[in-house]
Amino acid sequence: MISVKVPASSANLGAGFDCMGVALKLYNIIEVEEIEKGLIITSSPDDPSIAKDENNLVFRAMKTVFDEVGWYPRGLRINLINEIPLTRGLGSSAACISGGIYAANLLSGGKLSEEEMIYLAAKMEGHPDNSTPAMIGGLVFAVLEDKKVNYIKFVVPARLKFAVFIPDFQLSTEYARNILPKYIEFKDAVFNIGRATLFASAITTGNYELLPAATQDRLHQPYRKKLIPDFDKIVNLSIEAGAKGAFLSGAGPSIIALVDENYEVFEQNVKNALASMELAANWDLVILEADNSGATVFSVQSTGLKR
Ligand SMILES: Nc1ncnc2c1ncn2[C@@H]1O[C@H](COP(=O)(O)OP(=O)(O)O)[C@@H](O)[C@H]1O
Ligand SMILES: N[C@@H](CCOP(=O)(O)O)C(=O)O
Repeated sequence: MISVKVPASSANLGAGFDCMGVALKLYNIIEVEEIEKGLIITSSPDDPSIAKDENNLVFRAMKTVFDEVGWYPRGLRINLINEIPLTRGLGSSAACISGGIYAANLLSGGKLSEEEMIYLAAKMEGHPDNSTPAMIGGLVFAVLEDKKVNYIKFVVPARLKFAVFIPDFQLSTEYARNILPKYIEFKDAVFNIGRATLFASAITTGNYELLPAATQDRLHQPYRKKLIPDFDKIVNLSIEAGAKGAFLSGAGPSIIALVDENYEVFEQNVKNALASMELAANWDLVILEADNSGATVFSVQSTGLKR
């Protein structure tokens, strides 16, 4: 049995649509082992959207590796332990894809390089901003090319915290992508280029005072916030409590606020505000640090199967 731990991820980070994302210390565990025959998939906690057959996302990711290297297990047991809430904009799908590819590569003899695994994952997900930080950790600036992902990984200091507001409803990434406009105004494109560039510079040089300006967006949040009634309230209360910017996590509906020192004070003030605005029943708040490791294997036990 091979056990892999893979982090959640928050993509876009405001202006960096489809090209910026950060891994977070919230994990799924993927356990895989070769068996004599068949496909056995178990999951806890379970969810109606988690397929237990060859449509399962982790299995489909693993099969891309087996197809790539030309090796197939006789049978496969997959056990999923899911801490990452599904369909909340925290990269649950990317965790399955990157974690499944990472686990399949270990099971099939480690023939793929990290670069090859990063590309396979981004190609399957369709964009690199969740799958790449899920694979290698850190805050990643990434572009999916024809045959590779061009990326830079930035190791995030523990002083920067991510306040994650998780609502009690789901919003599928596919739906939240389909509602985006096919064309935008030139001035809005220029707006986002500037903020994404400023974000990259501010986060890597520690100039966090620039982050509120650098996390503004005109490409996706104006359209997606219509699906999240409390979006402006949560963003505004976060900024008033001292956050260095607040924005949609990936395609949503979770919202993330960046917090520097004194995050305990921030957390208490925000929890009081959520309660006074009668939002606490529908929104959970968790303060996370960035994960800088990505997918990692934390146990390998022999199955005793003889080839
Ligand atoms: N732990 C999991 N195991 C199997 N499939 C999963 C898991 N998490 C997510 N998925 C699949 O991914 C879909 C959610 O993907 P998506 O809408 O992109 O949400 P997210 O914002 O969490 O990535 C689910 O409907 C399910 O099909
Ligand atoms: N860039 C993507 C990110 C999707 O992230 P997820 O965690 O919601 O799957 C987008 O904004 O569509």
